[in-house]
Parts: sequence; structure tokens; C-alpha cells
Amino acid sequence: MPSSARTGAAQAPQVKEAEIAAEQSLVDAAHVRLDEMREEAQRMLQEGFRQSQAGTKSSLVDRDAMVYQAALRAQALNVADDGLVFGRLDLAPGASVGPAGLGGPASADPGGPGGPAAAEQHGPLYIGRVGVRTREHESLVVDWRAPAAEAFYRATPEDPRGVVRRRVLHSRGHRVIDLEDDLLQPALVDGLTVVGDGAFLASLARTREGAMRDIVATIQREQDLVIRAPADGTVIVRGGPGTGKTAVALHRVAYLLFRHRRRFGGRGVLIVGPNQRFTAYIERVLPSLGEGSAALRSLGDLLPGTAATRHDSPELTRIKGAGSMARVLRRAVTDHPPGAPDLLTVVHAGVVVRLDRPRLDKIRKQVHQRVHGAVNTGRRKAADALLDALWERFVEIGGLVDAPGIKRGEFTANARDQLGDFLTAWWPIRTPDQVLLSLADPGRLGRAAGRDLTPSQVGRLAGSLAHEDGWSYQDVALLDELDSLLGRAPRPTRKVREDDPYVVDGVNILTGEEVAEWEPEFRELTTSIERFERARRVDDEAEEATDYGHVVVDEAQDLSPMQWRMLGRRGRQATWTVVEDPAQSAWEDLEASRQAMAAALGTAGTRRNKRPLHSFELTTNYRNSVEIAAVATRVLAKAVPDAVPSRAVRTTGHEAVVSLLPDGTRPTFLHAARDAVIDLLGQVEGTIGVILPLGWPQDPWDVPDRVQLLDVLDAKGLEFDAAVIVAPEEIAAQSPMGLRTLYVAVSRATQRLTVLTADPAWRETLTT
Ligand SMILES: Nc1ncnc2c1ncn2[C@@H]1O[C@H](COP(=O)(O)OP(=O)(O)OP(=O)(O)O)[C@@H](O)[C@H]1O
Repeated sequence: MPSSARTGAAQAPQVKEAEIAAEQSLVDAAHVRLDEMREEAQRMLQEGFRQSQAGTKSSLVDRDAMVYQAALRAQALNVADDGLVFGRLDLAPGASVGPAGLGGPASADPGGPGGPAAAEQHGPLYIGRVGVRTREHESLVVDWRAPAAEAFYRATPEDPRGVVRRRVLHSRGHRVIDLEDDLLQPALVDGLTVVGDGAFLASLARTREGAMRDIVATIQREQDLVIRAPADGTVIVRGGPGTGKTAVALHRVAYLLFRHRRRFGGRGVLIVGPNQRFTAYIERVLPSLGEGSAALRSLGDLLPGTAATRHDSPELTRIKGAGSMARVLRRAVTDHPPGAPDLLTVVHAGVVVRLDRPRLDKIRKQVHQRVHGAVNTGRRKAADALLDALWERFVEIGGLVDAPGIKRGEFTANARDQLGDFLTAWWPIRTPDQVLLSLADPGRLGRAAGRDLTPSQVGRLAGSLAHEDGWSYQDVALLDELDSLLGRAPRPTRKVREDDPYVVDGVNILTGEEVAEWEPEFRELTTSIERFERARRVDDEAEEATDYGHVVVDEAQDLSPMQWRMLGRRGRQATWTVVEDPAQSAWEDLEASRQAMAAALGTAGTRRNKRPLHSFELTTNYRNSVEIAAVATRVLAKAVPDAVPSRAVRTTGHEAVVSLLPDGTRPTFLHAARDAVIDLLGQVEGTIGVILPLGWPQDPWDVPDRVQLLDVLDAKGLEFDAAVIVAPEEIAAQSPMGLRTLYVAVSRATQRLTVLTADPAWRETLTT
């Protein structure tokens, strides 16, 4: 909570117990009502489905509206049971709450349970994960996202917003176990008991179980400003490690979906994190807030059917991530495909007409100019262009004289019949993988490279495409670019025109499909429940939405220009929330990345079409202990000398351990790391991360599951109770951004940090 008068530590234990018991009865009542509301929502759902069976004329519309609302409601009520009610506000006599200190506007959420409190509040206001109303529709608990709850996060002694006492209820399951009060207007405290023992700080010190939790009960004022920032344009959030950027971005999604369900629920919200470990780490947060509909993806699995399995070396990352790769790939797509024939021959009325490679290349170029972005469906245009060129050639070589009386229509029909096999080889339907792998041929890549890659870069890139196994994170952005250049493979047309000239003997020579047996497989999605269902099926590749209403980008400082292009394609009309810490950036050319980001976000345009930009800075580090933050600050001073470190708030009394090893060999490091882990297993109850330089073997150790071995790029955004950093000297030297990467590594731990180095100078740097 924001700074405020905190009193009452000297209260007798019975006073607190009595207060807890009083709050417990409200919490119990809220749970009873929540269960009833869940049952009501289920009943509504069933009723909607029953009506859909009824077969009356209006049943589809009725079913649609009813089931859609009920499904939304059931989903929203499915919040974590832990801490259903977590806050209470006691107001000054006559005061009311809302964004401007008065009663807030009605909730914009059509199906949202509970909604905001009435404009005039009598008695205390309870804040919870979801709004709960009595059977008589009186507000029992206000949803934390409703305007009336804003004061809970924003009131300060300087600006109390009518609040006298703010109380945080800490629960385990349905049971209230602790209370913590803040007094905002001590002069008005009349009759209110004040208890508290710094439970917020205690909550920060809790053991980490390996998955991120929501922070809904303890959102801080500076964080709340971001969460409730305007829904238009772009919100950019910057802050050091552990300042809650990820937590805030996720709570903002829950807020936007609650307040603007129609706008964002329909088009969908996409959340993108750096890697799969990270998405697994944060995946429980939104469901615990009753939001299951946002799509959560890592940069490695944004393209359906593709999954990155590795990081590239810094050098290859630089080559593949540069924006100029977009031009290289465009040339690759328009180049003569591998195995495409060099000569087209047709015979008509005894006249042989040939198109040779230079002529064919010219036609290919012209067709590409016309089918930009839809190469795979451009075969019909390619066929038309070839037929035109054949006719021109026929005329040119005197065909009309050799075979007098020939009409163009006859010629074309005959030539078309001879085109089939040539066409499929000359204008093949290709996948992004095929095109990218074709660039393992240095000659082909060299042609595509133009002046965008140096000969040595061509060698490096072709070599890596030829030899590396599986796709890297940067490869996925290249594949996605190719996907957008190639477009979809042609789909069967729903109605086959019998006179389609490209249907020859029941086969469409453009697609190779047998026309006679075509059954249109897809149908229109007509009802909003079907759209709702589709939005929920985020794993369904075929149905995946590609243009979202809102896009959240986490760890944005690391994105290459090619990755920004990939994201930009998913949010052409979107509003955005971008969170980043430039001091943690692994991407070297920050300026190029900034420009690519502005293009993706639509903030780069002229003044007229520029979208609004709201920037925020978070300044308090809630993750690291003061002792660990001190080490991180020393690394930061080396990495980004003019950066201002964030402020840690919690001391543990445990200084970081920096051990100097006798030699710098890997066996020595790994041996020492194992010893450190054994020590730490006895010191912390939760997770331990062993963070290695890039490219070190990560063979599993015989240790409990709560110990994770990972390389430094996979550690992005994660946190552990204890961390062991192996060979900071190597992490720092691995790339020009190595110091910033090391800053990421040393800022992962909440309680204990052990650093193992063989370099006395590094020991000095980290300890003084
Ligand atoms: N208001 C809060 N109340 C309780 N815990 C909080 C609060 N804000 C942040 N935290 C906790 O602090 C930790 C760090 O938060 P988070 O991971 O969102 O930080 P970050 O800024 O994204 O860090 P990084 O830049 O290292 O990725 C998390 O455990 C989060 O739950």
C-alpha cells in the first residue's frame, strides 16, 4: 500500500482476533453467495442450451444471448478461492468513493458480477477478486477493477479520497488469517480499531513455489496507475527488475477485459513473453483472476505449428534479427524456386512455342508484383500471365502465319491443357520452412541477400540453416515473415463454377484437387457463443485469431526488429501494453529496435495518425532483498553507468555470497555450483535457480524438482528464492550486451544469492 500512518502494533492479541472473527463472518457470507451465483450461472447456461434444442424460430437468437452471457459470467466467477475478499475501506461520514472521490460510473462490463458499489456507500466497502451481491442486489463485495475500488489502491494520507482506514485481509483458502490496517485520516478514526504488523512486507518474503501469483490484494499506487491507464493507444511501462512490470501487465489485462469486455473480449487479447519457461511461469495469474480467455504465447510459438527449441549465438541473433532480413526474405520468395523448370514448351497446330528462363523470370517478377502477400494463392495469376506470354510469343514467331485462322481462345484453351505439371513445379505452393531451409544453399542466399548481408554473414547464416537442429527464437520471426509473404495455401472454393477454365477433366490444375468431390468443409460462425468458444480454444491452430484487440509485450527490450514485425502483424488495429527494462536488454541495436517497435505499435506515423502514448515508470523493487539488490546495483553501474537503480524494500540479513574458485574450468564451476545448491536446499524452502552462461550443458542433476538449471536467456523474467550464478565473467563476455545479461541473472533471487567466479576482479566488483 502507499505510505500511510501504520499504527496498532501494540494492540492486544484478543483485539486482533476479534477483528479477524468479525471479518470472517463477512467472508463466509461472500463465499455462500459466490457459490449461489456460480450455480445460477450454470443454470443459465443449461437453460440457454435447452432453448437451443427447442427449435422455435427465435431460439437461435435467444440461445445466443443467453448462453453467451452465462458463459462469460460462469468464467468470471471462476476465480481462485484464496482471498476472495481481500480489502476493506472505511469511509469518513458522508464520503463516497470512485475515481474522482465521488461515486464511480456504472461498470462498463455487461456480464460482470457485482459491479461497482453504489454511489453513496454506507458502512464499510469490501473489495474482492470478483463482485458479489446479495439476493436483493445489494453490493457485498466490490470487484477490484470497479471504479469504486480504485481508492483502495490509490488513497494516501495526502489524498485520502474519503478513506479513513484501509484494511488488507490475508486469507488461506476461505479462512482469514491476518489483518493489516493503514490509517489515512487519523483524526477521523473514531470507533475504529487499528491492527497490523507489516503483512505486506511479509507477503513479499513468502516462499516462491515456481509459478507467479496474482498481487491483487497488494497492488501499489504506482502500479495501479498503469493497470487502470486509458484503454486507447499504447501504454509503455519501464522499471528495473522486480518492480512488478509483469504482474502489472497481467492485472491490466484482467482490468481491460472487465471494463471493456465487448471491445477486447471479442477481438481477443494476446500476451507475449520471451520464452516458454516464462509463459509457463505466469500462466496461472489470469485464471486466478477469473480470466481464461487471453492467449498466452512466447516469441517461440507465435506461429502455429512451430516451436523454438533454442537461442542463437549473439552473432547469429544479430544477423537474423535485423530488419533488413525482411528484404532478404522477400527476394527469397520471389526467386526462382528450387527445382523449378527453366523452359516451358507448348505445341499448337504444329507450331512449337517456347518460353525460356529469361522470359520466364520476367513473367515471375511481374506476377510477384501483383500477388504481394499472397504468393501461394497467386498461381492463377501466374497461369494467366504465362498464357498471355505464350500467345504473344506465338504471334511473335509467326504462328498466325504458319497456322492461319487460329483464334486466341482456341490457342489458350489448348495451351492451358498442357500447363498443369509445369505450373505446379514452376509456381509451387510452399511452406515458410521450405523457403527458409532453401537458404541453406549459399548461392541462393547470396542472391537473396543483395547488399543487405556481407559475404561472411551469408556464409554464417547459410551454414547455420544447414547444420543446426530445430528452430531458434529468431528463426520463428523469419518463418512468420515468410508466412505473411507466402499467404495461405489456396483453399477449395465453396462453389465450383462448372465453366472454370482451370478445371480440366474434373481436376483443378491450380490446386490439384478433384473438383467433383469437393465438399465445403467450413461454415460461417454465426453466433456469439460460437465466437466465444473459438476465443477460448486458443490451442486450436486452425482457428487462431491473428489480429488481436490488445497486445501485451513483456521483456520488450529484447525484441529484434524482425520480432517486432511479427508482433505488429498480430495487432494492426490493436492497443498495446509494452513493458520493458532497457538496462536488461540483450539486443544490441536499440535504435533499430525502437524504430521497429514504433512501426509495429503505430506510433511512428505522422502526427495525424499517431496513436496516443502513455508512459509509466515503476521504481520499487519487490523481488530482491536489499542485500541482493546491492549486488545487482553494482552490475548495473558497470552495464549502464547512468541508470538509476530501483529501490528494494525488504532486508533479510543475508548478504550475497561471492565465491572465488581456484580455476575457471567448467568442472570446477559445476562442482562448486552443486555444493552451493546443497547448502541452499537447507536454507530456502522454495525454488533454486542455477543460472549458466549460454551454451553450457544443462544435463539434469540428481536434485529435487525445486532446483532448476537454465541458461541466462531462459532466466528472463523468472524469479527464484535462491539463485546460483555461474561464471559471471563468461556471461559478461559472451556478447556486447553481456553485462546487461548478467544484470538479469543477478536480479532473479528473492532471498539468497550465490555467485561463483574464478576472476578476482569480478569478485571485487560484485562485493564492493
Ligand atoms: N504490489 C505487489 N504486491 C506483492 N508482490 C508484488 C507486488 N508487485 C510485484 N510483486 C512481486 O514482485 C515480484 C516481481 O514482479 P515481476 O516479475 O512482475 O517484476 P518485473 O518488473 O517484471 O521483473 P523483471 O524485469 O525482472 O522481469 C513478483 O513475485 C511479484 O509477484
